[in-house]
Amino acid sequence: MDAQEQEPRLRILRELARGKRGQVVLIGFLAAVSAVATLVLPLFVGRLIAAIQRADELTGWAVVLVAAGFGSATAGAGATYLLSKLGLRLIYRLRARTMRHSFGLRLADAREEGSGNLATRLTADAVRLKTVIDIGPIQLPMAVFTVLGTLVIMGLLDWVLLLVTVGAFAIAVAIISVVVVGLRRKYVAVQEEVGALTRHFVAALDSLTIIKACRAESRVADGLAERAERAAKLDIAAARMESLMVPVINLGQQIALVSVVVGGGARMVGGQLTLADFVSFLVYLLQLTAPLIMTASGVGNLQVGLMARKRFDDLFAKPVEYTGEETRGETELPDCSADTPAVRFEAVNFSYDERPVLREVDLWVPARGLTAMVGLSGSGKTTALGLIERFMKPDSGTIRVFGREQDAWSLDALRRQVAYVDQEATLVHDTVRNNLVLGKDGSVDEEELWSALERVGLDGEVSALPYGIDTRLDGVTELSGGQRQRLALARAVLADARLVLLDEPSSQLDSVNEQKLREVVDSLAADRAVLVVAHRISTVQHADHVIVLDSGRIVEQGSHDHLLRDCTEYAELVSGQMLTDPDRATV
Ligand SMILES: Nc1ncnc2c1ncn2[C@@H]1O[C@H](COP(=O)(O)OP(=O)(O)OP(=O)(O)O)[C@@H](O)[C@H]1O
Repeated sequence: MDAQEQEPRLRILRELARGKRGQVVLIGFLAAVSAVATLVLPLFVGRLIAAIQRADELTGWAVVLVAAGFGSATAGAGATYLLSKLGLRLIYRLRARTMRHSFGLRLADAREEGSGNLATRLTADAVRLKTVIDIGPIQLPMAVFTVLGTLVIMGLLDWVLLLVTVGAFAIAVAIISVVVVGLRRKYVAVQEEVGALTRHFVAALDSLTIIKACRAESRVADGLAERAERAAKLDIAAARMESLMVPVINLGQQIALVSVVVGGGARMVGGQLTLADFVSFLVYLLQLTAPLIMTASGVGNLQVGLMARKRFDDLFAKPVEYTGEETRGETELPDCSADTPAVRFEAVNFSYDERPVLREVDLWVPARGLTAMVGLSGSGKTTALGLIERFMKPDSGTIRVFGREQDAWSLDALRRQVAYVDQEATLVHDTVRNNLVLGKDGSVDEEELWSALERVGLDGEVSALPYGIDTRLDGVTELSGGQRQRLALARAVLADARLVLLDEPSSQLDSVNEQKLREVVDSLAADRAVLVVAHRISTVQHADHVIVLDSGRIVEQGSHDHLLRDCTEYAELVSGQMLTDPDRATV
């Protein structure tokens, strides 16, 4: 049977035992010793009473009693510790796998899941799962074993009193069964509500700057507080039900105790029960409550934990990009002629959630030189770059990169050949150095790093940072928008890829730095393909090839002069509002 198809409880056990079978056997042994010692203890109490009645020597029984009590406690503690250790190892493995899997997800799946929701797997879900591990394999089975064992011994001591006890507890158990089922529903609702709350909270924190600028802190916090209140109401309803458990069991025990004392007293007077057995029976009755409570609450907690486990499984069921067929494919650049375009789209259609964004797109990007892609906002330029990177796949049509169909490439090799600077010039929370070498596999020498920084005019500013190139960009020290763009460009320079994709790389640059960017782009374009989404006429004028997109369709492509002459839409774009001359204005 496939691991995914296994019953979750069994799978957790299998995962716990992985590589540690010896420890699992030891845990089972210690738990069994502890349970058996707990079970026989009241019998020894009875024997001690009988010895007292006979005025026998008591030392032997006292030693046996202490040994049983000590053995039960020590074996129980040992089993709990070892199990906890295994559980924490399993949680570590799950956390590591969750993070690896999250990074491997397709972009669309990762966005759909949401960073808050993914992070919850590492926190709340992991904690709930730890509860399953703590109680599932040992505490709960041992509690059930202790309850059953106690009932059997009670029956052997006096079956009439056992019937009295079971009768007294029956109503309590019936109430608790209803409570457990109700609790499960409440716990599911709480988990969903808390998951949604975390997702919204993390998303709001990502927009903190703008929330503050709009003075919307209270409004956003109020909206989130409403969600938190909904979660709290569900939690309170669950707590109300949960709070019934202990009193109901205690009530059952008290009724049983009174009945057993009355009934037992009568049976002792009638000579059907000895004092020793009566005392043993009472001790067993008192000892019944703890495992009963453990069983009742354990079943509820187990269900919550198993639901958390399911959330991990749901995540792991989502495909990652780099497995199976994704890792297969060609890894080397194809042997193609200089005329083979770096990128070729043929009748490409693409939709987001059934909403068409690119329609029958045919375009090419020459293998060398600067290609500009222009079009009004929302016309699909960024989407086209994403398709080249294979962040998504087209609904239909063919995309070739350096003459090879995209699917024939190994994903790793394809992305190695493509350097990408996104619209936001995203940097990772790490040092400037690690941001620069993010796309490099081997080590990069210092000189190369500084030369890349110098090319984008960032060397002086990086030197001035508190720890120079080793300064962490972590929210405490941050770069300006223009500096971020130049750092992202330096990363692309270092990547040494055959195709460079730049999504509006100059939107935040001043004219001096824009000139520098143009020089860098020109030098890159001298021996490779550079595709730039441009909003400035200066970039487009300069380009060897221009692609005009309008509402997801290619209007025309060719040289700037050719388009200006023959393409009305392009001429309108140039003379109109979309493209602006930096000498006159910036975008
Ligand atoms: N992740 C996404 N999910 C759903 N729809 C999206 C997503 N990204 C973009 N879109 C939609 O696809 C269309 C094209 O967006 P795209 O970002 O490709 O346009 P663009 O030409 O790059 O725009 P701009 O110049 O403003 O950056 C838009 O209508 C946008 O709303």
